[in-house]
Amino acid sequence: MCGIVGVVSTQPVNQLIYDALLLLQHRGQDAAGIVTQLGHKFFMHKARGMVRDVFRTRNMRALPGNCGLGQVRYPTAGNANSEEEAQPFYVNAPFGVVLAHNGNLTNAQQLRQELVQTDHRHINTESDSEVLLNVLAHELGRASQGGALQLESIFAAVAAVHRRVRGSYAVVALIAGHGMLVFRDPYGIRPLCIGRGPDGTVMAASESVALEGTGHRFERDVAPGEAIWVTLDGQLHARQCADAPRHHPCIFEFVYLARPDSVIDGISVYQARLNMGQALATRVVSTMPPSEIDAVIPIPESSRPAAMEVARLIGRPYREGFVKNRYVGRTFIMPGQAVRKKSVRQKLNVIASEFAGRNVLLVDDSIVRGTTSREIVQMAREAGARKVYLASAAPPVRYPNVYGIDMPTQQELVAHGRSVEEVRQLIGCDALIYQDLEAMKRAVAALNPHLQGFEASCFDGHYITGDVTPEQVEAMNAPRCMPALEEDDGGGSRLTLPSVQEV
Ligand SMILES: O=P(O)(O)OC[C@H]1O[C@H](OP(=O)(O)OP(=O)(O)O)[C@H](O)[C@@H]1O
Ligand SMILES: NC(=O)CC[C@H](N)C(=O)O
Ligand SMILES: [Mg+2]
Repeated sequence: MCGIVGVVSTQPVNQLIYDALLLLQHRGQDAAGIVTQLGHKFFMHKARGMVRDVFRTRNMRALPGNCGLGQVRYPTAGNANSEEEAQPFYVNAPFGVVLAHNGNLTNAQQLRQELVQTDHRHINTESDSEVLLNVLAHELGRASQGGALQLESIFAAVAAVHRRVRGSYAVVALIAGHGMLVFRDPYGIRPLCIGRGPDGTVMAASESVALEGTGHRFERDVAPGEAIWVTLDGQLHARQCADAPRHHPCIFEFVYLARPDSVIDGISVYQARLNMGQALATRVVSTMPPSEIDAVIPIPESSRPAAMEVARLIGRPYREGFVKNRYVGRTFIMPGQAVRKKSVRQKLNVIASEFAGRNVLLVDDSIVRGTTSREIVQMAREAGARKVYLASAAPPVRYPNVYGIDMPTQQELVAHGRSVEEVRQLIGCDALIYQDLEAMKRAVAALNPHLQGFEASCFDGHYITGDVTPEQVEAMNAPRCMPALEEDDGGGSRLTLPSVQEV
């Protein structure tokens, strides 16, 4: 998950892109970048850090022009610490192309070799997004055969990208002096939508909140496999460029990644979370009598809608028991376990009176590494809770992700190879209630009957692009795991148990 935005306007776009990136900040906290175009020249500034830290007034002044792209990065490939891997990326041939990417390629290594050995292109970083840009650039060159850029060549190049590239990719790109290209992978795994402002400005962005929050009207989602070419005078040309597109958006967007005020692929993220809460309430009542529970308490931020519905349906009071420090970012998307663990305590503090002498049901949207739950359960006990029950609005996360969520190895997932009872013991709660996988899928699918399914590999181990198994995933992600281990705080923050059999 990263946040991307692209804009074509008749006015300067630097501030507009900055504002859109602030609205997408929850999708990436590691690095940010903006590129603008004036005439045939690109102007770029990118660096590590949050949007507010990366762009100073002098940087903004140096981003002139009426079209541009922006990206907030949450690294899921290459080197998280590299300034060079911040996006957008640039290549000078053909025409001059800049690109911002949300997603993750599963055949990046093979493509990298092809690009170097056969296509004779130079790749300067470990980023899969730079690989993607070079495939696009190579195919644009091939389709236009040294001549002027034609609409048909642009669509032919995207079709070739779909044939060569595997994995997830939502993309915005600029071709110098020509226009903006927007496209999405043939499964539509990562979100991408497009809309217009009152003055005709065209904006494409990862989430509808970026359009609405900057005064643009949402028009539609980009279809899986579709490419949209936006000319510099704001005309749109759309074409389906994939042979067999199928719509399987990532279900984790609805669980956690996206903002609740966004609508993705026709589904309100907020309503999806309410529906997951309704399904979870059924699991709670089948596990324990609601009279056992004195209060239902959400673990801020993302679990609030689900917790509200659980409380309403089991007929027990909904209470706020944790206060979130709004100046600490999202912990799950931070790089490295030590920093994530420390941040949970910095981020959440208890309202002790809500716990003293009570049986509480804590609700979270998901339990991934267990970092949050283990700390939170301990904090509830320290605040005097009698019994601490924990419910997760998503089923156990058991498999690594390869489509743009930072879950590289099975070992770090608390539920991998463990029974629910073993996870409960590790987390230290008195009862642990997980959502049912099929119930979660039904709860979200009910909001858009036209979808063909979901990309839900971290829950069910089924990788929709068909080119990877969980074992290959592990091998593929291995290089990324090294720095994370070095950053660990000596094992104290890692959840370790003697290894257990797969359940
Ligand atoms: O089991 P873990 O590895 O701890 O991951 C799961 C937790 O991380 C996320 O919260 P986060 O603080 O990132 O964001 P939020 O404020 O949107 O809930 C998510 O909402 C869970 O609370
Ligand atoms: N999560 C993402 O979308 C990241 C994009 C790209 N794979 C990177 O690591 O920079
Ligand atoms: Mg959370």
